[in-house]
This record gives sequence, structure tokens and C-alpha cells, in this order.
Amino acid sequence: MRTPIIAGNWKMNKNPEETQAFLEAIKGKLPESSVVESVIAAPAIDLNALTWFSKDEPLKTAAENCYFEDEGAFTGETSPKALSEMGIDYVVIGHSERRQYFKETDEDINKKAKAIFRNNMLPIICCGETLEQREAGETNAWVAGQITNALKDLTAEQVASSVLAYEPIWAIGTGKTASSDQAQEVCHVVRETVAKLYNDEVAGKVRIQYGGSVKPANIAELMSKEDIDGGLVGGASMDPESFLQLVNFKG
Ligand SMILES: O=C[C@H](O)COP(=O)(O)O
Repeated sequence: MRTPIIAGNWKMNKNPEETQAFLEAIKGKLPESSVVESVIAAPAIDLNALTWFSKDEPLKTAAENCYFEDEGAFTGETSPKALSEMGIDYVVIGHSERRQYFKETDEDINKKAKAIFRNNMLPIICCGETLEQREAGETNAWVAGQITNALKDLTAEQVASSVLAYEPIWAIGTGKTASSDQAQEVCHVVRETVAKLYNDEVAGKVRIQYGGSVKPANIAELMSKEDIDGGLVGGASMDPESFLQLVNFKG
């Protein structure tokens, strides 16, 4: 049985003061982590507030990115070692915005995944196609390729504990959600890819999120699909009431 995992991704929004106000508003209202894992991925400057909050509340914390070296002369980068030492649980890697604007490659993402495991955290690895790729019928092969490259040389145990997030680029921040059937179809391709690379047991354990205009109104329908174990939510995770509705989707 896979524990549902709903992660807010704040992207480059909220300062420490706004983060504090958000946390005050959700205090005492999150589901137990064994029922639904609630995660917030926040800018590096806000992570300290999240880790303090998570000492008393069932919130898991995530960085939105990290570098693939542990430390050194890499001005402006975030150390996975330091993230781990401050108590961060997850790191989002391979988000389409990082691939598009910061030219991150599958190889970078694979190196980051290894750095995250080396530092005892877990990756949330994103994949997803453009509208052009979808219209050309290339979605499944493209997503399978991204997943295969991201997981290169990871052990079965590491992959089983990973979170994979399918986010069609055309549905991110556009208000255009993939239908639950479209989302399920590609999440199934992601799980089959893991089964082919590893085995059915690993594929049965890995958790797969859907992301792209997820909101309180569509979360339950998406979560009812067999291969969808969670959501990676941008816009609708910014407001505390909306975030609470998402993580409490079971009612
Ligand atoms: O990581 C989150 C995704 O990019 C989805 O963003 P969105 O919910 O604003 O469409």
C-alpha cells in the first residue's frame, strides 16, 4: 500500500515572513503522515522555518533544487549535504522550469539524484512532455526516456523509495489540467518503465505524483486513479486553506 504524497511547490514565491504566516495558518490541521504525507517544497531562504515547524507537525520538507556536489567552490548553488544536515526530507529535481530556463540535462538530474541519496534524502524526480510532443504522439516514449536517464545506476532500494512526478508542461500554471485518464495513462507508463528497468516489486513501491493545475476541485478525482499516488501542486499550494483542502482530500 503506497502512502499518498501531496507536495506543494512554491517555486520562487514567499519570503520567510510569509512562510511563517502560512505555517501558523496550517498548524494542527495536517493529516498524520501515515495517512497522507504533506510536503512543502520552498525556496532555500524559507527552509529553516519549515524544518522548525516540522519538528512538531506532520509536515515533510523539500528543497526545490540542489547541486550534485556536496560542497566547494560553486557560488550560488545549494549543497545537498547542508540540506540534509538541516533536516530536509526531499529535493525536487528535473522540474520542467529548471530544464527549460536553467538548461538542466537528464545527466545533471541523474547526478543530483545520486547526491540526494548519498546525503540520506529522497528525490522527487519530475518528467513531462511539451504540447508539441503530445500532439506528435511522442509522450510515452519521451517520459520513459526521461525516467530511464534519471534513474541510471540507482539501486532497486533507492528507486523504490523515490517519488516520480509526471507533469505535462502544457498543464503547468495554465489552468489546463490533464484529464484524470490522460494523467493515469502516463503515470502508468512511468510505473511500467520502472518495472522494466527493475522489477514489479520496485514498481509497486515507487510513488508517482501528477502535477499540472491540480486544485482542491480535482484532487480527489486524480487520486482515485490506480497509478496516481499524489500531486505536485504549484499555484494551489500557496494559500493555506487551499493547501489544507488538498492534503485532506480524503475528507
Ligand atoms: O511543481 C508544480 C507544477 O509545476 C504545477 O504547477 P501548477 O499547479 O501551478 O500548475
